[in-house]
Amino acid sequence: MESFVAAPHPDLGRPGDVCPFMRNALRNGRVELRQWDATAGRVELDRILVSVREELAGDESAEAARRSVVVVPYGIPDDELIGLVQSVQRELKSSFVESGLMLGEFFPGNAAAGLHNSEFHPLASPVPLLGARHMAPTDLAFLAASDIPGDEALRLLGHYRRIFAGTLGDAAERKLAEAEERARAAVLAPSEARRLRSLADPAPGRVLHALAVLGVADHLATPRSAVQLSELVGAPAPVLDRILRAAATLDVVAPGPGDEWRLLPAGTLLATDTPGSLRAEFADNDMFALWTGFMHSVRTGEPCYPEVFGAPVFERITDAPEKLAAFHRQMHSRAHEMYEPLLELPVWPGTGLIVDVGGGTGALLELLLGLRPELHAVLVDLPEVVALSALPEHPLLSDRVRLRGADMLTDELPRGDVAVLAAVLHNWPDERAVDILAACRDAAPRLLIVDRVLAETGDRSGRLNDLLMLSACGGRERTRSGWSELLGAAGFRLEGVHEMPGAELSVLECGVAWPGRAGRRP
Ligand SMILES: C[S@@+](CC[C@H](N)C(=O)[O-])C[C@H]1O[C@@H](n2cnc3c(N)ncnc32)[C@H](O)[C@@H]1O
Repeated sequence: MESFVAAPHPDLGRPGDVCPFMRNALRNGRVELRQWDATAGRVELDRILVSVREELAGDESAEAARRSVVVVPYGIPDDELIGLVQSVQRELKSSFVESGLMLGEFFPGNAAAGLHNSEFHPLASPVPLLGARHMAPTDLAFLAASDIPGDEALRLLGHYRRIFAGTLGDAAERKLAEAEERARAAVLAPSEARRLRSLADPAPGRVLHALAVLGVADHLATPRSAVQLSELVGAPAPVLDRILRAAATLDVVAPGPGDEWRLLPAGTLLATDTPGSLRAEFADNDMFALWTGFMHSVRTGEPCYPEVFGAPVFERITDAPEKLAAFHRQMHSRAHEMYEPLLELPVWPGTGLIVDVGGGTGALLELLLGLRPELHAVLVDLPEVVALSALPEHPLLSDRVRLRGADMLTDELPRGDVAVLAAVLHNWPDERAVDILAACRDAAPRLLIVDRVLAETGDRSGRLNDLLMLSACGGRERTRSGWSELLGAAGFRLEGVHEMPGAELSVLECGVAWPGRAGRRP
């Protein structure tokens, strides 16, 4: 005790004795030794320590802070004693701290690092023993040690805070608050790690992709076993079985009866002929491949689509008839969900000629003209796209719609009363968007934009779609002020933003801001 604990040490890393309290305690005869015959069993050791705890905690004398009790076990080999000392200290430490005490475990080879020098090992004593004493404010460092799990550290620090309430200086209060913060973060870490991993997990999407590619939902119109499905979809039954079991956790299929599998309501959306089918969308691998190039967009601000696929998006799909048809089938089937609620808004004209620019195959016009029998329209899109429109054959609408194949970036647009840009401008960076708007301004005195108005903060789906637009085509989602600025640059004024509860998109009503031909602000 005198030669090590109550003496300075060259490796300690600070001046003073290894234990700042011990010299005084020894001098005043306040170090009490208790022996414990380990052959008497662990229960006896617990009893000794509980009585040490109660005795020290109950000592409210002025001398209490200088008392130490050292419990020295003996009677069994050292390595067994060390195991005992460690486990008893682990189990009782918290109750000692709760009582305002510290309980330390000392033994040969204890590698616990000193506070001021990690090479110094203050708990490495020549024989195994346990030491108990009153807690001092400087013990914070031991309670906040990085190897203590967060929840335990929070408990210990809570006791410390209660015991020294109102007695700590500013610096100590700050250190305590920092330690609590670290412990809270450590408690949060595992659940946050789980949450982040699930956000980064591509597996659920890949399971749906596999089901869509294989056409599993089509074959589950009646329940089938993995073996029966295997022959129909061309994948080994054992793998199918695993995929179906994973898909069951996504609530698209369910097992039974027997070894058969059946579709759940969500799973029917993966079947080809379900209205609003998602099969083609999920079978397409482009979206997945696109995100592999995301870092190119992050580093350059440019779309990664041409890097990943070799050409800009509209060029590539326009050159591939199958892709073009699939894209527009998808746009068409999404139109109901995206546009139908917005058609109740009082912004749509009831008469006159509407020019739907970048109108695809005419999904919006079909809905709009269906509701307004006096309205006429021109559908403008790339020639290959308007060629896919079924509107000219529509039994009720064909005589009210004209088609115009044109490039909205370079060609003059047909004139009308109201121009419409639906889900178009978010595909383009500001410069090109201004060109498109300028062309619309030359075509009609009023403009309705159907697009997303991004919230300034939050708006997870909007923010993620913003990055999809960047990656796919260099486009962006815009906030209300972003829209005002863009429109202003093309000679329009934003006159109103019309929203429908629950709708992802809004209708922006725009009027001409300055007379004369459109273009950049004069
Ligand atoms: C996201 S889609 C929207 C289609 C339609 N407005 C809708 O909401 O269903 C974008 C449209 O812009 C068209 N587009 C792209 N580049 C174009 C261009 N240079 N000239 C005309 N249309 C173009 C595409 O062919 C496509 O139909």
